[in-house]
Amino acid sequence: MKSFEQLYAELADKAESRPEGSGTVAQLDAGVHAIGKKIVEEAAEVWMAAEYQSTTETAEEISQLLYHLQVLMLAKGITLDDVYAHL
Ligand SMILES: N=c1c2ncn([C@@H]3O[C@H](COP(=O)(O)OP(=O)(O)OP(=O)(O)O)[C@@H](O)[C@H]3O)c2ncn1[C@@H]1O[C@H](COP(=O)(O)O)[C@@H](O)[C@H]1O
Repeated sequence: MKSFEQLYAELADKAESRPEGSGTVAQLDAGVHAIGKKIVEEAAEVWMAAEYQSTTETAEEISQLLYHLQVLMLAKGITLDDVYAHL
């Protein structure tokens, strides 16, 4: 299990080191438009899961949405503190 902060640190490291086979690197290379579409898709899956699927399935969809939001943050150079400042 990993925290939001740990995932961000892992993804930031991958963005820097660009390891072979990383889906995160592929997403970053695809660009903000593609990442944004993924966020919208995952958000819809969260909504549908919340309405029609189990709590566990909904939690899984939420984790995927959080992942794609972090990829967008990295693509835009947005840090965790940049976001936390608004919470
Ligand atoms: N937490 C995630 C994570 N959540 C979601 N995803 C991606 O989001 C996709 C969501 O899947 P869907 O169910 O929507 O299926 P899909 O639409 O068929 O997916 P794709 O066609 O887009 O691959 C997954 O296929 C993954 O590509 C994630 N990819 C990576 N991570 C974590 O990010 C870290 C770095 O991963 P890599 O960069 O791949 O090494 C690792 O710790 C991973 O566990």
